[in-house]
Amino acid sequence: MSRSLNLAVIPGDGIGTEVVTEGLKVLDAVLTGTDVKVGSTTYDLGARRWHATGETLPDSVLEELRGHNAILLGAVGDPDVPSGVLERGLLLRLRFELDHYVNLRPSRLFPGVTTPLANPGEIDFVVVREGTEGPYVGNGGALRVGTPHEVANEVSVNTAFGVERVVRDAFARAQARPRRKLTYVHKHNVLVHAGHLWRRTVERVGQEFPEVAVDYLHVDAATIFFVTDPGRFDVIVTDNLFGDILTDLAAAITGGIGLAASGNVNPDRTAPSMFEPVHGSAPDIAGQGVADPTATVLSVSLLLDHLGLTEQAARITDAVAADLGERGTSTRRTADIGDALAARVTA
Ligand SMILES: NC(=O)c1ccc[n+]([C@@H]2O[C@H](COP(=O)([O-])OP(=O)(O)OC[C@H]3O[C@@H](n4cnc5c(N)ncnc54)[C@H](O)[C@@H]3O)[C@@H](O)[C@H]2O)c1
Ligand SMILES: CC(C)[C@H](C(=O)O)[C@@H](O)C(=O)O
Ligand SMILES: [Mg+2]
Repeated sequence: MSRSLNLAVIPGDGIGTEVVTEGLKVLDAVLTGTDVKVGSTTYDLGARRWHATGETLPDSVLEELRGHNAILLGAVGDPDVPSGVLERGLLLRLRFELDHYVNLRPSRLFPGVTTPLANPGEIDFVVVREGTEGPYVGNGGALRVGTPHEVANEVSVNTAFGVERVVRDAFARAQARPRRKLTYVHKHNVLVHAGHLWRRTVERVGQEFPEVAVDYLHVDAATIFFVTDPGRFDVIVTDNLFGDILTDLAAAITGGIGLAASGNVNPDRTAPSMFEPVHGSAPDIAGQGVADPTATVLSVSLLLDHLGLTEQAARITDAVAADLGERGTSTRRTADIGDALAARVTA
């Protein structure tokens, strides 16, 4: 039976447009010859639109996005737009409005990839980062701004509902993996309100998953083990901000930010999920054609997997593994990597 996919594409800013072009190339290639047809609509959102119209994410566009099977996003953020305008008004608004409560960030050290770690061992874990709560919700404010007596608050919001649903998702993912291990990361020795809610929730939900071994790390200690013993991790569940920080570190130990993929997943499928590289718009290299599109290509693989196209998703991951294995120290341009991956998935 033939199937059509209706994708929304938001290239965004900086290298976002460059890497998304390559991601779509590989998507087209992997679906060539199958009975899956892809239609995509590209949305002009980001710095250009903000400069032209003052808009970040009009309600009408948000409603249109809801009608798609999935969203592919490049990156947002621009040095000429005040920090936070696009990040909050576009990217986070999408994650919140579309209820992307599971921010899925897998990390794997592919054979042949250079890592800064002396003894990396085998690295293959996934961070389940909470995506709709924590200090990201915008529950803050400032008084006496710019004076010596300024007060600035950014309150972390953790709800029983929000913590339970992401913890349950992480347990289910751990249960489905061979090692069946879940590490939850927080800072409950200091953040006693949020931390204890997370701890109690993990203990309670864990009773439904007796085969999953659970351990806990304070977030500061977790950073040590990311460097000294990353092989100990299988599934990690943590809050929005800790997850943000840990996943850049995870990228760094597995070959760099240019390889790190993510999915902003709505597991209940009440709205489309959104797939994007972990990295940002990289203004320092934008326009030079040197950004690594691999993170975006791997995000396309996560997208296909989410839509049930597991064979095509695996074909992309295998192509990336093979490509990375042969890359060595060669420095290829963005489009060359995209072309090489497209050729591999077509074969
Ligand atoms: N999901 C997103 O859209 C997202 C994520 C992170 C940052 N941002 C935004 O992006 C802008 C820049 O942020 P930043 O500099 O902190 O983070 P960044 O991820 O854009 O860049 C950090 C460093 O990594 C390098 N890098 C990033 N992606 C790369 C790739 N694919 N290939 C090779 N090198 C790559 C950059 O050149 C830079 O040196 C800011 O506006 C920030 O808010 C957006
Ligand atoms: C740009 C920013 C809002 C975003 C985040 O903090 O989630 C980014 O750092 C990421 O990791 O996707
Ligand atoms: Mg980040």
